[in-house]
This record gives sequence, structure tokens and C-alpha cells, in this order.
Amino acid sequence: MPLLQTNYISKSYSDHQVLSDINIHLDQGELVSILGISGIGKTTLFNIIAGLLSPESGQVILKDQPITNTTGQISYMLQKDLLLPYRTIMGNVILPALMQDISKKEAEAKAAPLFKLFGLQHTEKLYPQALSGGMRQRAALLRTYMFNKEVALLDEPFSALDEITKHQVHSWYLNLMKKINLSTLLITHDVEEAILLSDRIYLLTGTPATITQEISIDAGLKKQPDFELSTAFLNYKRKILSLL
Ligand SMILES: Nc1ncnc2c1ncn2[C@@H]1O[C@H](COP(=O)(O)OP(=O)(O)OP(=O)(O)O)[C@@H](O)[C@H]1O
Repeated sequence: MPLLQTNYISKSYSDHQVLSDINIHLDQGELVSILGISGIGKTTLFNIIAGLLSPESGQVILKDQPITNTTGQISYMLQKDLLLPYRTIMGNVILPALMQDISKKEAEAKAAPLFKLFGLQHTEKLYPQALSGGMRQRAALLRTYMFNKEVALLDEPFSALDEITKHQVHSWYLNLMKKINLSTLLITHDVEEAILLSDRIYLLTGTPATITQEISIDAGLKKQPDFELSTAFLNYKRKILSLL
């Protein structure tokens, strides 16, 4: 049984159909990317999975239970999910807990041990502008993690980072997922990022958009130190670009 799946999700805005019969699934511990060009309907699909938007037809299933139109079941990090500049890093991180009516003291006690896990020790009392881009991103991911769900939906979380920082945050995120037993559905339009991070990639193409391909990335190849520079990597890239 998949951890999360969508069954025949379709969606139109007025008479403009954006998504048609989207069937995807995410297994426990996987990182699966949805790759598609700008405007294809990726965010629409995530908003439906997060319960923020109603599909015209179809269902979202989490651990065998329908969660269509239900928020709060999945952690969701929106594109450009910024930290509030007037709150400290701790103040930002505990926001989701406060929204769930947990007291400030309890929320801080829950968040405190996680700062080390997220590489953010000693930043609790700092304001976001005092942190580097990579640290701010880890703080935003920690805030998302405070929703305390097994599945994270991440909408282009790494797109604002420079190449080197992005690389570091990628490895860090894959390690973190293993440590905390998290499963992730990622939106990206960065083909290389999708190949480097994913166990599987769904390609979303066409109008209305459908899932036209599912590509599995070989776990053994991915572990090789120079995978990014290998012929296997270029072959994946070539294949995906020709299909998009
Ligand atoms: N609330 C809305 N009302 C009408 N049309 C919308 C609405 N939201 C999105 N759209 C349209 O639906 C299509 C898909 O948008 P969506 O934001 O889901 O795409 P996307 O793949 O996430 O794009 P990007 O990568 O640029 O963020 C676009 O044509 C967009 O203009």
C-alpha cells in the first residue's frame, strides 16, 4: 500500500482544464519529483493534495484513507516560503505548532532539540536576515517539519539557492529524510535536481496536463561519488529533456 496516492485527479479553472486523470503514488521513505514546465499545473496538483483546493474529480488517499479536501494531514512548504523577518528563527519555527493551539512553551520545548538535527544550533534567537541562504532554507524546512507529518510536499524549495549551497542542502536533505523517516513529494522544474534527489520522477506534460512518464533513478548509480558527472546521469537528462 502506498503511503500517499492520487486517483484520477482532474481540475479546471472556469473552462480551462489544467489537470487530467493524475495518478501518482509515494511509498514510505521515497523522494518522488513532479517535473514539468512552468504553468503546467504542478502547484495546482500540490494544492489539491494538501487539501487547499478541491479537485473536479478524483481522490487523494493517505494510508488508505481519503483525505481529499482535508488540510492538516501533510506538511506543505510553499514555493518561496519565506521566514517572517520580524520573528526570530525560533519564533518562525514554532508558528505551525502555535497554529495547532500548542502553547509557546511546549512548542519551544518540541523545537529546541531539532535545531541541531537541522544544523541550526545557536540560531534560535537570531533574526532571519542574520542567516545565510542555506541556513534560512533549513529553518524553513524545520518549520515545515514542525507540522509533524510523515509526508512533506515541497514546492521548489531549493530554487533560490546558489549552485554550491544547493548541492550541500540536497545531500543534507537526503540524509535528514533517512534520519527522521520522512517521505517527500517535490515539485521542481530543475531536471538535474530531480535526477540527483529522486527515487522516481513523474513527468507532467500537455494541455490539460497528464503524467506521461514515470522514470526510476537507479539507487546504485545515484550513490556513486561522481554520479552528476557520469554518462548515466547525462543519459537520464537527455531522456527527460526529450520527453518534456
Ligand atoms: N486560481 C486560478 N485561477 C485561474 N487559473 C489559474 C489559477 N491558478 C493557476 N491557474 C492557471 O493554471 C495553470 C497551472 O498553474 P500552476 O500554478 O498550477 O502551474 P505550475 O506548473 O505550478 O507553474 P510554475 O512552475 O510557474 O509555478 C496556469 O495556466 C495558471 O495560469
